[in-house]
Amino acid sequence: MMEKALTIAGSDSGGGAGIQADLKTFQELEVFGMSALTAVTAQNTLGVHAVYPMTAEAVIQQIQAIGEDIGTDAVKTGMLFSAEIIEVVSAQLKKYQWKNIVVDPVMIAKGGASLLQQEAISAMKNHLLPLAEVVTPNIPEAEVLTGMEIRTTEGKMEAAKRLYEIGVKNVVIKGGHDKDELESSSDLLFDGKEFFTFSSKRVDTKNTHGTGCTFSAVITAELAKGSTVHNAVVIAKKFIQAAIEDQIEIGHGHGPTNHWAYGKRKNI
Ligand SMILES: Nc1ncnc2c1ncn2[C@@H]1O[C@H](COP(=O)(O)OP(=O)(O)O)[C@@H](O)[C@H]1O
Ligand SMILES: Cc1ncc(COP(=O)(O)O)c(N)n1
Repeated sequence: MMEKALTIAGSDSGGGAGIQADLKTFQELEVFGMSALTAVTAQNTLGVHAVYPMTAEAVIQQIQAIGEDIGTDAVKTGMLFSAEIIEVVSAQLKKYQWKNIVVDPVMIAKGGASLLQQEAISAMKNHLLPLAEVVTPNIPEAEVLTGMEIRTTEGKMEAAKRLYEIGVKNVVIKGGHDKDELESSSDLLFDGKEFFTFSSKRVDTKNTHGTGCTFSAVITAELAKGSTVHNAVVIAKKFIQAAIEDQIEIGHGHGPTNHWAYGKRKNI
């Protein structure tokens, strides 16, 4: 049987993040990838040069095309851009009662461009997060969603609890932005009962464009294959570590990660 995963996200013309990172990751993990585009960005390793959101109707039509024919074993959301898109996506997810929903609450691109309008934050909290099996904020995103500053491990734990209380079953706070962690990069999982820390060696590189998208796409693909959330995060951490370590030189700015690296290591 072929497992399937759907990504509802924005297009990164540069190929390192967004829909492109998600589909490459699904393919690497042998899951059949499908997409519903929420926005087209003109983007490269130097930054986001323009954003063209899709109409809500176009987003609904894409999801329905999949729902009425193919179905899916897991869904990931990435860049959703507006409250209106969040609301229609949430309604479609409810309608098809899809399981294994992974929400990557994408807000700001690494170069600073906004990928989510300010007024969409409450729509995300009220409509989308309660449907999620997993949410994967980075530290700045967790701060926006919880309204608290995160400076310490205790802070991360408190933020994870607050996100759990919104109705997400599993919270992963990613540590890529942790300025105090110079040697390692640690992600914290809270499943409502226990905390788990996933740590790896921090790689000194500027090529981290699309790390968050790729990480949550791995979780989505592994959930589609029937993995537990814990095991899915274990594999996501290995996949992203390999993708950051085995660098490829693409573009003149913050380059993408290497989506082949995990598969190549596994076969050695
Ligand atoms: N320099 C790095 N070295 C190793 N792992 C990293 C590095 N930067 C980010 N990661 C990992 O990549 C994933 C994405 O992290 P993060 O950068 O926080 O997300 P985002 O891309 O959403 O901002 C996490 O698993 C994090 O630990
Ligand atoms: C279309 C799109 N979606 C998401 C991101 C965030 O990327 P990152 O994974 O580096 O936070 C991006 N830059 N562009």
